[in-house]
Amino acid sequence: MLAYFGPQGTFTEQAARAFSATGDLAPYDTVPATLAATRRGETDASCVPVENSVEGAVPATMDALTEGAPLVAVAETVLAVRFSVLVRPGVTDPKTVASHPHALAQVRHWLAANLPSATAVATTSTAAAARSVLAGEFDAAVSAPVAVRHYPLEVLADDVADVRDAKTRFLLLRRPGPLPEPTGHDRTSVVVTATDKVGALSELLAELALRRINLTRIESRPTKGRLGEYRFYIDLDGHVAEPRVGDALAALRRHCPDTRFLGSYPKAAAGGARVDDEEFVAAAEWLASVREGRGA
Ligand SMILES: O=C(O)C(=O)C[C@]1(C(=O)O)C=C[C@@H](O)C=C1
Repeated sequence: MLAYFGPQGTFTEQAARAFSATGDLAPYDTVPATLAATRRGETDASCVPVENSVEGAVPATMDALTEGAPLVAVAETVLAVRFSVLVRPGVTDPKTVASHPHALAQVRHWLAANLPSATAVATTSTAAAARSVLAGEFDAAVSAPVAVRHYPLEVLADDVADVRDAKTRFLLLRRPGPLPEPTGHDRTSVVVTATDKVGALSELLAELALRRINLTRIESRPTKGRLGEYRFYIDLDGHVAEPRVGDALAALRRHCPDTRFLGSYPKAAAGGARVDDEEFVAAAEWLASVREGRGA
């Protein structure tokens, strides 16, 4: 059973279908509730959104990944994001438009140009907005195009997006267990809390640069403990099974004892810097031979 950030008709449900061979899916209304179901063992895995090309990171996911027992990403997928504006049959001039904050932010200009008198209202997800429109709470929902298959609403506008080719990345997370095999095109995610001292962050980044590891994303979120204390979410190219990536993670762990590993998994699209591991492997073998008295 695969938990996903629902209800039915979210973009996340589409992403979850891409991960599930059996289609055995269970919707949860929030990201923390989705991950909690997997932590409790009620579901084998969770599918949640992690980052959007227009609006950036999904804060609910970042926080939920560090609050509670560890979960580890084993796969990712990327979906193109375009919206439909859904209304109850007969509604032509909506006064309220509901959606997930990330979705509202991605259609801000379209709303200003096409529904200037409508008030935008945040809901927990794009499909929760469609559900609320059906219940008569709001007049229109900015939803995934598939939502209209689940909720008997009408499409007021289709193919809505301020930025063409917007994309959202989703993760498949499980309780810690065997890791996916390295493929040569992997991403590793990790979260660290940098100590409050001069150069702390640059020391961490230097550990990656020294090993020629490509950093693909760094985001910060407050720890919620002390003002000014932040966690850094780091994505990098490579797999923890590769010597230089493993070395770098051990170095991060030396700097930050509360480092949390969030997974090594194949990238949805091939690309990024591919670093040849050969010289790192050769150097490790040379060192082993020196230590064992076989070489110099
Ligand atoms: O509400 C949904 O349909 C979701 O799956 C969430 C979400 C997001 O968190 O960014 C996913 C993709 C879109 O960018 C808008 C909303």
